[in-house]
Amino acid sequence: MYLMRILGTFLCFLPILSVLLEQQRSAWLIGLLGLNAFVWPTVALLRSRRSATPLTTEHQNLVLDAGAGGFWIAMMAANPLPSITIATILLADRLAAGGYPLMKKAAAVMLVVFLASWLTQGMALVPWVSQRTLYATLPLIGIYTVALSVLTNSIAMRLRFKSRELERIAMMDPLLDIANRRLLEKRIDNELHNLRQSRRESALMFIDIDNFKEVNDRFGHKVGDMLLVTVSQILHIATRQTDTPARLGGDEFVILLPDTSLEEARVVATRIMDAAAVIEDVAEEAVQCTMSIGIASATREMDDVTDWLQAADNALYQAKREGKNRIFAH
Ligand SMILES: Nc1nc2c(ncn2[C@@H]2O[C@H](COP(=O)(O)OP(=O)(O)OP(=O)(O)O)[C@@H](O)[C@H]2O)c(=O)[nH]1
Repeated sequence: MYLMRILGTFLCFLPILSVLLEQQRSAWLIGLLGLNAFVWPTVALLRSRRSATPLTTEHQNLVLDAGAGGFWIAMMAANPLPSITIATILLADRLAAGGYPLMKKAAAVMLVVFLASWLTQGMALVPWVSQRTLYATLPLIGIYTVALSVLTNSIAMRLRFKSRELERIAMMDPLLDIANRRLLEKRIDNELHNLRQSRRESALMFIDIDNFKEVNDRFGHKVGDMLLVTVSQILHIATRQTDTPARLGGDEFVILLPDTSLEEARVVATRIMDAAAVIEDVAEEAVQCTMSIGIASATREMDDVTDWLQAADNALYQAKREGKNRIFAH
């Protein structure tokens, strides 16, 4: 904001000075213009920095800028080219910085200050523009407009980045670098929709760590968390880019495997169990890990996400019932 104010007041200084000199205005008025152009930006910066509410103070500064604009338009006897350029730029700038409420406030203050100054100055009107004033206004039109567009674009880019980041956070598990139920259900829904239009085969894999409660009870919650992190890393390594490994909650994980038959999914499940079986220690504790896995292919009868998840959960239940540390696929 500081640089934009310095640039703005300097670029406004040129056409206003040109008109004041043409109209042979007093030295004190030209001195006041110098103060507005070269001292005010620093005063405004210090006001915001020292304020307990810097944003409110900066909005006040922007309204004061608009008031100053109204004053200088009156002092130029409403010389049309610099007056309209300054008023337009001030209002567009306030709109970019604080939306319509700030622009309306700035417009009202600019108008009131203009009318008060103009009336006390005898309502002077100079409707013609000299060539010097025209050239002195051109940098304001060209340079400031481009600078304002650059600033607006960089704010828009930062907002886009932040909103993408928030979207990503909303779809990820807070503990593990893995999708959460929300993202998983979205992807399953999408996959079911695609499967209705093709003859492909896709699988859903439900994974539950065996006796995970024991790990927590014996080694503590921190070690339990570390085991969950290790398992989620195994799921990432054992799957393809197109698969979606996700955590449903607790020690339950689900992987969506598009374009995968039951047999192919069984190979992936075996790979995951083999990787888990070689875990010997977690956070320097002798932790062993086995898991039960249920796999279900999508069928034409499945109406929605719940149906497919339920089928995979039933398969997992079967694996647990048969004695854990095994795969059940149907
Ligand atoms: N460390 C840790 N533990 C969790 C977290 N979320 C849930 N748990 C615990 O995970 C355990 C889940 O246990 P269950 O799945 O019910 O039972 P289990 O011991 O795995 O037994 P089986 O599933 O029958 O093999 C519970 O003790 C929960 O308190 C977590 O984020 N971190």
